[in-house]
Amino acid sequence: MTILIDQPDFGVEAEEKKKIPNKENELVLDDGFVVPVTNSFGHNFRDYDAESLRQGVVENFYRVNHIKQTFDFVKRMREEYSKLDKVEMSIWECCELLNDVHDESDPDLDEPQIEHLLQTAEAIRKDYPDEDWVHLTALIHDLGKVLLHPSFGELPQWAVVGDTFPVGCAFDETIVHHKYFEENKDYNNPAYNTKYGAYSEGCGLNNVMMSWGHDDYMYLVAKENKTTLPSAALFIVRYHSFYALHRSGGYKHLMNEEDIENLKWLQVFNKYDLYSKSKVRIDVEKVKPYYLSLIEKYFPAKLRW
Ligand SMILES: O[C@H]1[C@H](O)[C@@H](O)[C@H](O)[C@@H](O)[C@H]1O
Ligand SMILES: [Fe+2]
Ligand SMILES: [Fe+2]
Repeated sequence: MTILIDQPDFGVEAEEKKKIPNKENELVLDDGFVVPVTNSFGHNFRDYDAESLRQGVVENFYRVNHIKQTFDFVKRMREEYSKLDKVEMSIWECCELLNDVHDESDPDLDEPQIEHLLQTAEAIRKDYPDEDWVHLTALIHDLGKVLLHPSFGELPQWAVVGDTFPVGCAFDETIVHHKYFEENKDYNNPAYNTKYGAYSEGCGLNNVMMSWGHDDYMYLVAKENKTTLPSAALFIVRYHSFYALHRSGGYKHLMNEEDIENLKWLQVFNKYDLYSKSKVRIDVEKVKPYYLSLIEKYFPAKLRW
């Protein structure tokens, strides 16, 4: 049974903002979601060149990530982690575990990860109150970051977080800090460095290997544990970090009909994932019963990870 709770309250400030849509620093999209122009550090969102201490950490992260994510590496990781033999736990236990991990790739967030999950879920619930599946999708979308945890082999940051991209074909120019791919061993490999590389026109993203990280891992966990979430939910989880596709429009030539349909929901979701990152805290205890009821509806009590 789904437990009903009040609509999220983002405080008087957010309500005030909604009434003055054209205030200088914000942009209102058609579903009423208020997009802040600056993040909690006073920079634009996803500004990878802003001068700051954090920028150095983020750039170094992408340098290593772009050098080490190769076709062979991804293949090995998929094989290893699709065994799902690391841990047995519930979705909520995983949310709590995530509080111990830190994401070095994100220029917009330094709050605990559970805050980000709930901020995203509560923001999307406000605008899409009847789509309970998308509330839960938001809650779980970053759970794959547990790969950073000691019980999962404590993978390095470059193998878990950050934007993702296909391996096995040319790296699109719009990928952040693209220049570091020059040192990736696939960069000069003629089998992997052309527009199609190992793939073909319209082959479908399901047949494309993405750089290894929290997206593909959480997709595997959800699918193999037989979630009843719809295919759009799995698509969101799997490709939410694929900015070169959902933001820049690259790699369209690899998509099939189903991908094109699912991309619409991913684009809706992305606004909430990105722009809900803020210092406004969610009262975990208050919303927990609602999310537990959704977990019960769409997942088994314990999952294999
Ligand atoms: O730094 C962030 C973060 O790691 C997110 O979880 C991921 O989805 C984004 O694509 C990335 O830019
Ligand atoms: Fe993510
Ligand atoms: Fe996220």
